[in-house]
Amino acid sequence: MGGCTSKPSTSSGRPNPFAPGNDYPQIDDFAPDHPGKSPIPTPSAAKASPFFPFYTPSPARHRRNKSRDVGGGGESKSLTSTPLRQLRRAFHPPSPAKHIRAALRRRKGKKEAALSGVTQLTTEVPQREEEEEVGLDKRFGFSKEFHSRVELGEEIGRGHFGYTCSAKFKKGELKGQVVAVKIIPKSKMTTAIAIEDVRREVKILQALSGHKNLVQFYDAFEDNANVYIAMELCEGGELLDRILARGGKYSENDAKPVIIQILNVVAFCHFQGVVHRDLKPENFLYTSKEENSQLKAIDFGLSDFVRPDERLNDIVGSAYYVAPEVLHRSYTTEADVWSIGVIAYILLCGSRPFWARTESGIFRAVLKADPSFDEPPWPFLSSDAKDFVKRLLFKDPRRRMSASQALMHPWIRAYNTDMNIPFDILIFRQMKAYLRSSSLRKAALRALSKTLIKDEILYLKTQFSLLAPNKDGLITMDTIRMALASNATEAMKESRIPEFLALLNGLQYRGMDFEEFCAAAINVHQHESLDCWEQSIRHAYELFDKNGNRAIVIEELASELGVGPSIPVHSVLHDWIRHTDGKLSFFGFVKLLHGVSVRASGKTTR
Ligand SMILES: Nc1ncnc2c1ncn2[C@@H]1O[C@H](COP(=O)(O)OP(=O)(O)OP(=O)(O)O)[C@@H](O)[C@H]1O
Ligand SMILES: [Ca+2]
Ligand SMILES: [Ca+2]
Ligand SMILES: [Ca+2]
Ligand SMILES: [Ca+2]
Repeated sequence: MGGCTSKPSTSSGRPNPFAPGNDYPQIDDFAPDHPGKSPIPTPSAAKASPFFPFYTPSPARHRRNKSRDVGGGGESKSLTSTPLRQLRRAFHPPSPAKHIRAALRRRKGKKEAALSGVTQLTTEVPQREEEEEVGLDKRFGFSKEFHSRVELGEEIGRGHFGYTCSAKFKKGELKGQVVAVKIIPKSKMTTAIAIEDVRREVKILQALSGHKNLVQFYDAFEDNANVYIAMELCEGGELLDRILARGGKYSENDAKPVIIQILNVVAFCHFQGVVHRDLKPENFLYTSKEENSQLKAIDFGLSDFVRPDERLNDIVGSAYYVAPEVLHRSYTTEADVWSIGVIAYILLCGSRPFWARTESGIFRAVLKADPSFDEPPWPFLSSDAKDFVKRLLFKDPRRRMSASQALMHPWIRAYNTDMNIPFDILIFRQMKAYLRSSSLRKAALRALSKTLIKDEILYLKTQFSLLAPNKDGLITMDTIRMALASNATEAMKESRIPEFLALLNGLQYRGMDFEEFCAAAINVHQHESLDCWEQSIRHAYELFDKNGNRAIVIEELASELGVGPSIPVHSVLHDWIRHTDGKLSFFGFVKLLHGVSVRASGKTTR
């Protein structure tokens, strides 16, 4: 299958498998009114738009961090030399992202949200959350000695939930250490959700701290007024500021180290069972002012633990960066990868892939629109670069690359000297499904795995070698446990990864070699997005027909797919069987690989 290339564009034409209606019913409920304004953001409209309040040609120097975060109208005056003037309307330069308003409202409570300008919402919010303001327990169990141990300096940043100051430890182990302290006022925690968010933010930061691309956590304190999170001071400013300071795009080779660092830390988070849920250039800081200083992920305020087989449903994040499946309320780690795709797109062309003047407009674009790869500079960028970004922005999360996979994409691979690829936890999900499949489906997967292309094999080899470090080249429960133990953090307990591992008990008494691993770990949906899919699947069926196909009875198929007795089995599965000999038909083969009927019957496969 040597000449096989990828075919990213195919996904866009297909209906989103997560939504029967393929629409997001609440969108228009969020829409702020901008009567009489053109929907096309011409330069002057952009200038007047409240969504461009901070855009300046070189904002790193002019922009006051404080004003933009509290929504102050600030520095819209000097738009004259912005790229907006030179480029056509597709150019939507990045500006600080706003949190999704419905999410803010849930977290801040009605009054708070109203104060911060979140109005006109008709979305229903469960009663419980609004009535809880009285009697909230705002004790966190953190040290009360903040003021005796830490001397606060000046404010260095501000967000929706808190503000950040430089500070210095006055005594103890860290005496003399200059740090950053994020201060979150308890008065802002007006819902149980908001309190839980802060508790989790500290827990996650503490658990994950230690990765080189993640801000180092030192300690958490509280008093009656605030929670204080002491962490490493990053003096190089936000990634967003650097993007804006360039007034546009990065060369491919300038973008790569940024994206690699982001992928590294996000792959690590996912491996630990943590989704960040608010990845955006504002939430990555440089340690120093130097050009090639290290990048650090911050702000785990919206992060959550997620079990390998769990799907989250609360809509959080920032509109420009939010993944379609988040809007559909059924998502997991892939949602972060989408956000990285948005960041990568911005880095490479200086423009946002999904843009509109209203939040509902942005959501519509995220759900329906394909980002443009036609405008300059895209025609001049490498096809690998485009393929990379497109594969991060697949609307179907099952097709999207994982963060670990993205680190092995040809565009990055040659450049990534570090090559310390983290284990991809999604592989466990595949392995679990494989181990529980019938011999028929296993044979089908085995046949399909014979059509893997070079890039897929390279990725699977890397993942295999992480799990089977021993000489005989077999994965066993023991080698898996060992591989995980050496990289585990406290977060893994919360995300119940050890429990999930126990579900791989099919491996208890036997090992899995690389050949079987390929069958177990092959991602059918990703494989389908390749150019050679048609050839691939035909070829696989031929192999299967020779080695694995056999006469089957419909009841066997039904139980394989978990189709219950209420479903008219014969009418559903009729086409799956070849009438000449009672063996699996090509149609049935494809369906079996996808496990489609399982989903159609209302159950989820993960
Ligand atoms: N460790 C740090 N070193 C330097 N500056 C920091 C640090 N942590 C945070 N900041 C600054 O403070 C700002 C606000 O911090 P953070 O994003 O954690 O707050 P937030 O209230 O959760 O914001 P948001 O509105 O994005 O949710 C950051 O954008 C950054 O400019
Ligand atoms: Ca900020
Ligand atoms: Ca932030
Ligand atoms: Ca935050
Ligand atoms: Ca959870």
